[in-house]
Amino acid sequence: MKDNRIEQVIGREILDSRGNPTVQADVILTDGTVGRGSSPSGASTGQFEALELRDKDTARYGGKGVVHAVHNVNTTLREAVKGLSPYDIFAVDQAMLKADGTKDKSKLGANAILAVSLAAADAAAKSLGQPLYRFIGGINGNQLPVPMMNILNGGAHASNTVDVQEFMIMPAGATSFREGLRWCSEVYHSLAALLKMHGLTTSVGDEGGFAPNLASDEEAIQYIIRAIEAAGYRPGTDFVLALDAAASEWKGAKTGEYVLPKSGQKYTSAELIAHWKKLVQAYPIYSIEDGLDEEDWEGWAQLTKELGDKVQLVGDDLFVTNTERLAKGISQGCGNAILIKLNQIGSLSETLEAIKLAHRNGYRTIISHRSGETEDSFIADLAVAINAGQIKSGAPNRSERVAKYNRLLQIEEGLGDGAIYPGFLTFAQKH
Ligand SMILES: O=C(O)[C@@H](CO)OP(=O)(O)O
Ligand SMILES: [Mg+2]
Repeated sequence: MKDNRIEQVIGREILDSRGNPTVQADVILTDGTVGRGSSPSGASTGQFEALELRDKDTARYGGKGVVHAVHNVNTTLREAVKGLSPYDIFAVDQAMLKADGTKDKSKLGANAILAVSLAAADAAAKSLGQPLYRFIGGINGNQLPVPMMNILNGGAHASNTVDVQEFMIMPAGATSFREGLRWCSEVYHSLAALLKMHGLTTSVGDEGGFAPNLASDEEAIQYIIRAIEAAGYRPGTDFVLALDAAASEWKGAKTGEYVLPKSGQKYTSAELIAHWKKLVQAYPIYSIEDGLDEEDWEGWAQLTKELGDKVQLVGDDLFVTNTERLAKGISQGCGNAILIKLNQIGSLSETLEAIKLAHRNGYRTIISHRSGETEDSFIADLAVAINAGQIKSGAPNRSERVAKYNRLLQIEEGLGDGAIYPGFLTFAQKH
């Protein structure tokens, strides 16, 4: 490896896709290479995520959390990583974790640390003249992810009447990423036409999915199935569906009674499991994310027992890209897949550890954006580098989402005949 060192680190405040400030960092190497990394931010954040210094963190920083995070990049973190090799991201991250010293990154901020971690990886790849996915994954990273494209929004991401946060389509029957992406876009447009025809709004939520006022999650699913058919595709063959309930957002979950904030409907954990079971029997649903609360471990074990051999059960708020929580879930039989979000844990190397643990235990991985995003396309490269198999990056009508899809098109072209598209994801398949 070249003798190249981190010479300078520059932090700055930029805007995310919701118009809120976030952190961007540049890492400059002794050979002059500049790498860049940005931190996204969630709305339905899990209680156990690493702590970001955001502006909503008013109690501690008088509404200026991001200013402090940027300051930390330009002082403590800069000093911590200066002189280190950018090719050893684990060492770079360790130096920052040591400088922070807390378990949840609350001193320096997970957003500050992540931006530097991603910028260092970007600089390392560029200085070697390699694409980012190649630097992270070596020659083994060659699988394009199946998009899990969010086309209808509810929950905390939209101000409509729908309680389930995300309704997604997956082009599992396509033969390449490029083809799958085109299919998804066609269905997205076909859904717009269908909603209009029924006098429903086509205004959108945070991730670009439509946010009509509908009576139930079932009605949303029915519209999507009709949109798939109207676009000329077969539900269940060309497309499967995925839901993100984001049930940790539903209050009362901690006391054993889920109360859906918009409809006011109430479920016990067992009733909610029965509800998901009913939907899975009636519709081609391949995947359910956060179907239960982040603390409802017993419910998760039961849900997995009842549905785990048929459906992908994804822990997002449950696992928060955290190896300790994932290990607990594995030992208790909770879920069979993990949503991977870099900023939930706050560094690239810890994210890679969570992915490794998942794959070693036959858990599937879905690389995910946040509802507040930037134009950075790091997650596209990460998805290919680690052969994740699936990616969640929102609807095809907002540039911060499309940036990831477009990057995947470039990667697919770059890989040429070496590119693999996992296609139909039969559930029995293990890593
Ligand atoms: O819950 C989720 O999976 C994400 C991304 O879709 O949303 P947020 O970034 O608001 O947590
Ligand atoms: Mg989620």
